[in-house]
Amino acid sequence: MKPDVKICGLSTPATLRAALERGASHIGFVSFAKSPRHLDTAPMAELARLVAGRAGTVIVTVNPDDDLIARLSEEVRPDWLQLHGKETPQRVAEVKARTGLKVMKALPVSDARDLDAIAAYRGVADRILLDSKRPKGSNLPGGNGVSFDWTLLTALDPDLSYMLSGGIDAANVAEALAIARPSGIDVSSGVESAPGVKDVGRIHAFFDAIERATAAG
Ligand SMILES: O=C(O)c1ccccc1N[C@@H]1O[C@H](COP(=O)(O)O)[C@@H](O)[C@H]1O
Repeated sequence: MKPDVKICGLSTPATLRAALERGASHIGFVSFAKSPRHLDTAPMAELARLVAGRAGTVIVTVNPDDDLIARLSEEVRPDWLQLHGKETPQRVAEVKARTGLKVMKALPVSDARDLDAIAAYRGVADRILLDSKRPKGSNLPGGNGVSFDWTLLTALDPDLSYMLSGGIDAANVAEALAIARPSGIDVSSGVESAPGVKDVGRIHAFFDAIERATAAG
């Protein structure tokens, strides 16, 4: 089955159009000042208008306070908020109730014990996103282009619908899909030519690789 594909950290109309034309299910924009992909709300809202119902619009945030959540919700009108910090299940529920938006909760994984955290968020978050842990020296909790051991995920309940992220690109996405069998794939660095610079050619190569992998069964 074809996985959902989220292209994250877009910041130009040309790369956004390429992702939409190739059938991205989710388009991610980053609201985190330390990120090279950060967008202020005005340019984010302008790009979000181009998505116009063709995909789900996701805003990636890290431990956002209520003011930021209100501003992003009102000015950008996304479909989803991606919480990529240390938000508790209670906070996820509160954000959903305050905004009426769907919430994707990112959980960091490096070993099997990290998967225990999923239980507390299941049924609270609309979707779980499994990402690598922040590497030493990075000040970003995501978007580091680093993968983790996907074989850990073979132990998960097959009914868990989750997105896989972390260091996925055109060269390894077939392997990630074959091993982990996630219902969605999320990519940021893997379709960039430099940190924060999305590349139309790499976006096409990424979708080509997914099409080859899923056509092969
Ligand atoms: O992309 C960022 O800069 C970012 C900043 C803060 C939190 C999350 C961020 N990105 C998310 O990280 C993962 C994996 O990215 P990559 O493919 O390894 O570069 C993805 O979910 C992005 O949404």
